[in-house]
Amino acid sequence: MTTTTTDGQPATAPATTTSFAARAIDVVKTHGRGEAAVRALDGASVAIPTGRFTAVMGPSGSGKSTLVHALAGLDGIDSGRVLVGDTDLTELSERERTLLRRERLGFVFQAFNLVPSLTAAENIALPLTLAGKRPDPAWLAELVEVLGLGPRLGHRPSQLSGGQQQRVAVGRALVARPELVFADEPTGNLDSRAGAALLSFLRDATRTFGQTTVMVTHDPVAAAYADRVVFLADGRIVDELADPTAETVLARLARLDTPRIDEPVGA
Ligand SMILES: Nc1ncnc2c1ncn2[C@@H]1O[C@H](COP(=O)(O)OP(=O)(O)OP(=O)(O)O)[C@@H](O)[C@H]1O
Repeated sequence: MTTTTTDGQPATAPATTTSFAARAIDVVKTHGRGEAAVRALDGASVAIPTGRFTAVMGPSGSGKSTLVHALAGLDGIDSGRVLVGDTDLTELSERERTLLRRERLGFVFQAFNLVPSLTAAENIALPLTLAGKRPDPAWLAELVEVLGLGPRLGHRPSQLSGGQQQRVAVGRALVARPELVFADEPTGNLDSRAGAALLSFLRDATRTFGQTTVMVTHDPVAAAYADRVVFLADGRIVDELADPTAETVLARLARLDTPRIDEPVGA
């Protein structure tokens, strides 16, 4: 019998774990110690479906960045499990996590983090250069074309606008064809037009290339580019929304002030 879903999401009991690019299961993460300790994640569970664009929202301090850092293996966790594909990050050493990030994940941050002395082309190719590999020329050409960076490839970051720099950062995140791209407030330093162009690209990368993307954002308009939004409050996923619009996202955010639902998503 076929498992049916009402909204195109994977059913809650998937046949295999590989339909999820990443999963957090009952994750607890505390920052600091003693009296200063903050329980940033308090039993957070979330499943990131492969080939979809997921936005993570929630009030300031709700644990969004901590969740993404945990999913990406940038930070260890106190308890629970984090899986990238079928790999349990909690079973890996620090070095193995670093390798996994390099080989399987891509990152776009609010601060573009480009290397000032390298050209746009060199910045895009950097993850592969560091791994001693060369970019696939056809894929690189397609990326540069879609990102509209052709005429700027020889420029250094200081010679590029903020929007162009962020597009270089997106090219760098995608050049190695990672399983999963994490974007933390990627439009935070862009004007609304450059931000919209970047979000359209991230959405199109999902639809055209089957890229899996997880984006943290405060902005309901940005979240509306995603296929699905998950909402964090007090270190837990408390709600989710498929096929969001800015209006439905705003309405859900307003509801976060009401008693929480406490249903883990997809775990
Ligand atoms: N390195 C740290 N040391 C101590 N506390 C931290 C640290 N990082 C985060 N926190 C605390 O953990 C909680 C969750 O932080 P986190 O940055 O994950 O939230 P967020 O939802 O991403 O917030 P924002 O929307 O403001 O960026 C907050 O209370 C924050 O103050």
